[in-house]
Amino acid sequence: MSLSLAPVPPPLSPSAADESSAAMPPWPASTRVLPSGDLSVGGVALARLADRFGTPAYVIDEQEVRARARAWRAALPDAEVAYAGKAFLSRAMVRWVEEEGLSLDVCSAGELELAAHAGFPAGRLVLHGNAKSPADLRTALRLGVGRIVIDSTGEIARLAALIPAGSRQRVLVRVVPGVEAGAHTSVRTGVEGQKFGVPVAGGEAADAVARILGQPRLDLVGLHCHLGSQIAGLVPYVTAVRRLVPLLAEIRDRHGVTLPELDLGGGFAIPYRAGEPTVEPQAYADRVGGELARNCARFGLPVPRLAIEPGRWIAGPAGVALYHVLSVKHTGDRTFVAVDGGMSDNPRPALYGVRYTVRLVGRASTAAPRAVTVVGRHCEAGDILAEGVELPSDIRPGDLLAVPAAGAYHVSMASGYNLVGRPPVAAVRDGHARLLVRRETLADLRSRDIGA
Ligand SMILES: Cc1ncc(COP(=O)(O)O)c(C=O)c1O
Ligand SMILES: N[C@@H](CCCC[NH3+])C(=O)O
Repeated sequence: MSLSLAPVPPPLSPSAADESSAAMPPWPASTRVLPSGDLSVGGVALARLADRFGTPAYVIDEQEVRARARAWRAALPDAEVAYAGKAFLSRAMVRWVEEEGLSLDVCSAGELELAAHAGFPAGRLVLHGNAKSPADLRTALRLGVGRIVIDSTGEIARLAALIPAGSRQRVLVRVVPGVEAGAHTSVRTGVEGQKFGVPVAGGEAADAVARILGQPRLDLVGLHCHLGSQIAGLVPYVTAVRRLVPLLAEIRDRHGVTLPELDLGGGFAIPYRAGEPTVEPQAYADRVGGELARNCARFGLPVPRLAIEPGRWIAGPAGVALYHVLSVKHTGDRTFVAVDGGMSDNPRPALYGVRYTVRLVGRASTAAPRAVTVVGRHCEAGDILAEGVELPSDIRPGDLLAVPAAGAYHVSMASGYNLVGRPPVAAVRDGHARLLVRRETLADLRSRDIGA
């Protein structure tokens, strides 16, 4: 029997004898519809997870993360695939990506320390940041990270000054190819006029390269760009290749240096609702890899080693957020279903207007669907998790709701707003669940305030 996991869930028959295995994006591939009407992920019923860990809570399917990491490695066996830890990081996550052979992109001393604590090989760490603090840089140098990505001309001498005489640090330089891509202006980083990188246009990037090459303690190994996030097509990456290979050729012609690496960043879109587009690793490998080879041949360059940095694509579809309904309010022509989380654990609808799928789990309902607004518990009207989603009209306080595609940029962007405490993260795999990150308690929150 096959039951669809579309955003408007079909009525589930409580008498259904079998589990359905027809998981569809945006749910993890292991998602099953149980006869009770509940869903299971990684072999564990979501209602059991809510009982055990409380709500709001985040569930991450370990096998989904691993499978998604492997998909990029299989499509690009010769490339460096660095998981962008900003999407979601925990010590278990660090171990999973390490075991799958990925590198790790980090952007603070905190992320560096977490990775080191989890035993991640320093040589596979890449440090990013438009404003790296002295502590970030010192931590990176102390750990011996593989690459530091220089983001601005001013950073060159600052970094070089921290490197002991006789040592060299491998670096890339982040350049801006002038490619507009990404789902929202806040995450479009491939264009001029935003804070990241050094523009190719106008020769700024070429000047930065010349300065780096003039620093004996810096070993420039390549160019980096990151175009933006939630990019649904391949054309922006192809355009970036067409703009960066000529820069590689210019560097060779001007300085006699052939840079061996080209990092094209991440940004690969995932579906948040059924039917939304994504990027397929093999299609990326064929199209972007092919473009790189052709452009290098045109300029007589050896093909540099490609690096990519997927974050959302690996973690996002592996995560499910769980909430209990606290109140249902009918007012005017709207129904507000308020849950026990909100913009403090998922700021994305408020920040970027992202639209999510929400599903009743834990019980079956044959009530007709009704369009509702799922809101959080925070003190502002913009604290909306999902607008215009259909839930059964008998939805009531105490019901359990699940939101898929919640694995990236939820927990990592969670805030302390209203002191509700950040949610826990539990991993599921093969019918077992384990806590990865515990809930932030009132005692945690109180202890930060020293009462002065
Ligand atoms: C430098 C860099 N690399 C990789 C990523 C990962 O992006 P995404 O999670 O969209 O793949 C980001 C964030 O957008 C980034 O800033
Ligand atoms: N935080 C953003 C993406 C930015 C990615 C980081 N460079 C999101 O939630 O979609």
